[in-house]
Amino acid sequence: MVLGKRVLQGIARSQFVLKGLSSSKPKNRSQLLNQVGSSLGFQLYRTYGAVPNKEFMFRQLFDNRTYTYTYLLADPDTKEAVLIDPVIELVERDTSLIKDLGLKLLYGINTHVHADHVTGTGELKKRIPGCKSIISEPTAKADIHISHGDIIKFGKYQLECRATPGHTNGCTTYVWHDKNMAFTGDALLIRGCGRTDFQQGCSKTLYESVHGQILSLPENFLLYPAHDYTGQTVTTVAEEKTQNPRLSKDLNQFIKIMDDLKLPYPKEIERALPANMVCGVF
Ligand SMILES: N[C@@H](CCC(=O)N[C@@H](CSS)C(=O)NCC(=O)O)C(=O)O
Repeated sequence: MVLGKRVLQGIARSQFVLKGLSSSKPKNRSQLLNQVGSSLGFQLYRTYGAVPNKEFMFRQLFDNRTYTYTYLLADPDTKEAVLIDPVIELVERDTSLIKDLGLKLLYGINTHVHADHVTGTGELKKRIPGCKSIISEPTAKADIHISHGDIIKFGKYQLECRATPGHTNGCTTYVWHDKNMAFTGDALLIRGCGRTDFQQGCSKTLYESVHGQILSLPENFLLYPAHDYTGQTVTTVAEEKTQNPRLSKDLNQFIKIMDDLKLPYPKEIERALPANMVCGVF
């Protein structure tokens, strides 16, 4: 749905009154969307993955076979880019997009060793000279191993690496503080979370990771998961704190919910795990 300028200005005015914000006039549509979004608790324009933005580039890409999201982030000034959680079957799509946009891909970043699909980082490295694979220490073979607190730089931007184990022991959430965004992998899904019944899964650890490292971010942060099975694209810290049917419960209730999930194993687990242990270079 595209909101008209008048509607947005109306919402903006009412929100300024409601929240006592300054009523400075927005200079352009992006600023207007931002002001409206901020007063609503999130930043609207960021949910439009394809909107050209002079300040930064952001694309949310989807694999409709494994319900996996891949994220392209870039600095339009330097053209430096990173790609989070690429899928091997869609590497052609991703390399074409990177080429079309004139970007220089520095890193193919993995949030964890996926069990349901093979990472695209190995194939990306073959196609894009200089591109390096990243995963957390010591989960799998990669060019660069990151740990909690490390920073990944691209252009004028940087991602903070936060260890969020529990779904797997090496799960990492990447926080883009400048843009109020976090890429949560499978630690936090929209109104859900990663399963904890294999790959060193532990419900208590996951609960502590999500509450300590993700839901402790400011409430307006946008959260982008590695999967969604229900057609949703993004959520916020505020929403998940109150609406997540698993993680809004106390620890004991959460552990019981996770114990009772009884999900079938991912169809591709036998193929995915060995391939992802070497970041897709095999
Ligand atoms: N049916 C899919 C696998 C679905 C699944 O198990 N998803 C994982 C993340 S990928 S390991 C998960 O944690 N799900 C949590 C949930 O509540 O659904 C397939 O066969 O690939």
